[in-house]
Amino acid sequence: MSGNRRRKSRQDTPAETSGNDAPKAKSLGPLRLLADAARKYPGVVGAALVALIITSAATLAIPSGFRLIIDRGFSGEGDISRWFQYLLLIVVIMAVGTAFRFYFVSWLGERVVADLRVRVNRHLMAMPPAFYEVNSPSEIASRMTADTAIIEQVVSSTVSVALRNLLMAIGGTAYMFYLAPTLSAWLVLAIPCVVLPIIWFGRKVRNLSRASQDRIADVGAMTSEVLSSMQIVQAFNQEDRERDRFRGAVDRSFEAASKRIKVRSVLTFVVMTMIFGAITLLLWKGAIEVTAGNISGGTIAAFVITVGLVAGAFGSLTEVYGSLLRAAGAAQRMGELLDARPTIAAPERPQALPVPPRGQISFQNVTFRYPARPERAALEDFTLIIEPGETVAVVGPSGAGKSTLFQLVERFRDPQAGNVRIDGVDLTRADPADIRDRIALVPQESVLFAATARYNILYGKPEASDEEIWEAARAANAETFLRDLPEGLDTFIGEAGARLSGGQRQRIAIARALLRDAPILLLDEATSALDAESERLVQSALDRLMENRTTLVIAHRLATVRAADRIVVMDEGRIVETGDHDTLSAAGGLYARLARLQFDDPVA
Ligand SMILES: Nc1ncnc2c1ncn2[C@@H]1O[C@H](COP(=O)(O)OP(=O)(O)OP(=O)(O)O)[C@@H](O)[C@H]1O
Repeated sequence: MSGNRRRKSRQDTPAETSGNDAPKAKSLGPLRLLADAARKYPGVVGAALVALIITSAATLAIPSGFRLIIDRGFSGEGDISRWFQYLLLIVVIMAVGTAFRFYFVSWLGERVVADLRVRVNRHLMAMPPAFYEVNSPSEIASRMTADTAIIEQVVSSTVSVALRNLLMAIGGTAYMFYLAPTLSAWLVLAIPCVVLPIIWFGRKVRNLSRASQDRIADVGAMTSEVLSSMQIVQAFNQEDRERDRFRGAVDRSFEAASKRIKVRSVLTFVVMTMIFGAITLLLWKGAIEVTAGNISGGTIAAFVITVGLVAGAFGSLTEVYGSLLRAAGAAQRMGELLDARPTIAAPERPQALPVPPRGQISFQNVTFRYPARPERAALEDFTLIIEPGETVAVVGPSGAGKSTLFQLVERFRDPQAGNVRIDGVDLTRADPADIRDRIALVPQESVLFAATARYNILYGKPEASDEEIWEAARAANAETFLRDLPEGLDTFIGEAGARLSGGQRQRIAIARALLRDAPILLLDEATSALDAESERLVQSALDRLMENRTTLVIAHRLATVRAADRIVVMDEGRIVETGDHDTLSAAGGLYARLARLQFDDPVA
């Protein structure tokens, strides 16, 4: 089918959504999707939060441990080992808490991603083929793997790092003010003076690094361009010119690099002066307070350690923000998949198809254009009624609209004008699942899954017994080779059935359709040549499949058109001729020409 060809060509350009290159979202809003998913596990979320709070509290208790050791332990008051025992206890609590936090948070990350994958997949199953023309399967696959991996990483680690640091920053700041309010106030006032110049210079360095990388890339591009056009360079005696051009590019890249190095040196100076200067000033001020007897030595030690912890916490908060935005981007893309609504769905109160089924198909003045090619009608004012039990062979040049007929009968798409009916019921009024229950589809390329033969045949009727499977296999001339397989029906047939021959794959597809036992058969005959024996087996299996069914067949074999009750010749979305093989061949029109080419028919 032409649809398949289009899909393949798109798969050649895989989507590049991976790791650090994944686009970021503008805000953290899309992460709500993950919060909603996590809410299903309140116990685990609660346990993770408790572990998180305990570890943050334990970490913050460490400075207090030092304070006690210095103030009480070193002062000779009582037993110093008591304070070390206290510190050890804190360490153990912190370690146990961290292990639990890791377990619960990672579990949650894996669970949320697993649920998300299942949810997206369930949603994708409801999407009509048109959706997959806009969203290429390879891109969706990348969203299901790369994007979910980013989300998983974030939920299971970044979020917990962010929360822990947030708690530490808040708790640590409060503790700092508790320990030494005046010093803390000084510190808070000093922070902008330290941080702002660092941010300013940091940004400048980043921009200059980017510029320098661009210049290096120019050099690389020029090298490969010139070297691959060497014959032209030499044929036109332009070596000197190219040499100069290259030297220019290298000079520019050096200039960009030296600018970056200069600013970077200044940045180093600023960072060191600011940070160590601030620390020294702080210690100085602290020492004055200690000497004045306003605060103890232990307090000043605890204060400095806490400042370190708080600074570290703020530092990593700015780092994780980028990862969170990246995860939000991934969540947004998953959300887009989940938000897509199927254009083909059952109406609120679907009309039931009559029971027992008769198998009549009718196209009434159908006009259909593919959304991707609105300027060209794939079917135009197309009218055809296929009576129950009738076999109609559709013949026509490539692009005539033959496969489109199948798309409409399966209700993979709805026509823009006219209607398609099965047993008198307009398909847009019926439930697509009901419609498809009445149809067996045998596509041109046998679509088989990487599973066992049994799995593939059961696709036609999942609840079928072994007896029914073998009966279908027998009628499809597949019994003998299936019994010869090492594990019979339970043999793994390889990726897309690769461990079977072309004819065997076709017969499995036929067995599947036979098992379905539907009143309507849509058959797109395979064009690939089989050897005579295989061809005979497939043909007789198909004959059995067509028996007592309404069959619409896109015909590629002489035997099929000869056996058909009616041949419909299509061109550019319209019917141009109808009749049987002999009359149409004699008429000398499009059919006669196609028959000569396609069916290799000496009579025509
Ligand atoms: N998914 C699609 N999106 C856009 N245009 C499409 C799509 N599928 C088919 N077409 C176009 O619609 C027209 C009818 O296509 P259709 O596949 O029905 O032809 P066909 O007779 O089955 O051809 P072939 O024998 O080559 O499979 C063609 O012009 C084709 O290019």
